[in-house]
Amino acid sequence: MNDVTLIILYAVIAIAVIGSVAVLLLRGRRTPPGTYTTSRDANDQPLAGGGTDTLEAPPQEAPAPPVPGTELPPTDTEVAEDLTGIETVPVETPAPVEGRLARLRARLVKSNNALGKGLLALLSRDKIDEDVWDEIEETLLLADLGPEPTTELVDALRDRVKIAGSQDPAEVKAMLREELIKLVDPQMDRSLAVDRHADRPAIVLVVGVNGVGKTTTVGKLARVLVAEDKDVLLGAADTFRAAAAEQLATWGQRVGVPTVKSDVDGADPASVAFEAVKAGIDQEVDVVMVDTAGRLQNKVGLMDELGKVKRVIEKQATVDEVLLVLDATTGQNGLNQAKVFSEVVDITGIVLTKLDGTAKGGIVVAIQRSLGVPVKLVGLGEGADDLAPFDAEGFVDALLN
Ligand SMILES: Nc1nc2c(ncn2[C@@H]2O[C@H](COP(=O)(O)OP(=O)(O)OP(=O)(O)O)[C@@H](O)[C@H]2O)c(=O)[nH]1
Repeated sequence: MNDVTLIILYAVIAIAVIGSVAVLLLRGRRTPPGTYTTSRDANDQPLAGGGTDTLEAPPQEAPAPPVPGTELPPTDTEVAEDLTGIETVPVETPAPVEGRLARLRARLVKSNNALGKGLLALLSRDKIDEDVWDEIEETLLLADLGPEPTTELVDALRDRVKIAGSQDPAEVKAMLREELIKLVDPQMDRSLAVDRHADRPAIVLVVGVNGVGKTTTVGKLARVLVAEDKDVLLGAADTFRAAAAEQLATWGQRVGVPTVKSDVDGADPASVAFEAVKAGIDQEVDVVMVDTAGRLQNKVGLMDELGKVKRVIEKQATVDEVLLVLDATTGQNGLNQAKVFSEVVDITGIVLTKLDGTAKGGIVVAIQRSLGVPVKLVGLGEGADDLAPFDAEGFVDALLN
């Protein structure tokens, strides 16, 4: 190979590399987060022991146009904006939200097999006598459906089976399906209030005790919103454990979402919330999601902390959605937590996690009944995209098939 050939070869490689980088830059998020400061509102409380840290994005530059012929085929991962200005992290493309419940259905079927199959087996007996109805009732109670809905369901089914005078399994299954759907209540509005207002982002406050999967849920929900092409910013107001903020920031980074956090253990959660909302307004993002601490032993402490976080946010914006995260495996305990939280803040939706790990799918109905608030999302696994919008029919079908 002579010198001229070598030079041409190097030039071709250089063009290809520049072109690839340019293409990747152009494929970035719709509105890349810019740099924001940590300046605080004059009315805000002083920080307890430390300042609020933010992840910063580098100044925005227009990416170079791609070199024709160098476009890359679509891939699952993309190169991120450099959030810290130092390192480059790969940005993942979250799985589409559409059809997620159906996709994750196998998890529900696996854990709640006993409920669906048990009910269908009982209803398919040659003769449905008192003993069978008792067993049906017991099955429903064991699935945490709660006494009142259980009675309602059994009474309704008894009537229908009697009137139909038929015990054809397909017919009985159809009746059971309809009655279960009624209990889960398809009329409830399960949409998330995540649409940006004209001049400010939608604000989502996420509450719940620690260990229920709260931080994980905020991370997964950020992915859901990114998959819906929203610009998101996270606020790590769970300042009790510094690692929780790091964990949240990592979730954010994975999908190119910045996180406002404090580097000080036990910093004032309200300050972090304030900074996050401020950054969200400055950045003109669509949604600011604020994670809070639930590590509080009594209702007064919880009320003080959540009340303050909410008040501070409301200096700049409105809280559009308050999501309570509950662990489906905790049964009655979850119901008690739900009641305490609902007395402290106006819960607008429930996120029920770990539904893949419990045979007690009936908890969905029990919680909705006791709070009068819809289950909006369900966690069905530990994977990053194992969070699905909830819908009554999809859920019941998963239980019965
Ligand atoms: N199987 C399963 N595991 C889940 C689900 N959601 C969360 N988890 C797991 O639950 C564990 C606790 O999750 P975290 O998000 O750290 O809990 P947290 O409530 O934020 O706890 P703190 O950060 O300590 O307040 C983690 O191992 C998660 O992977 C789910 O839907 N299914």
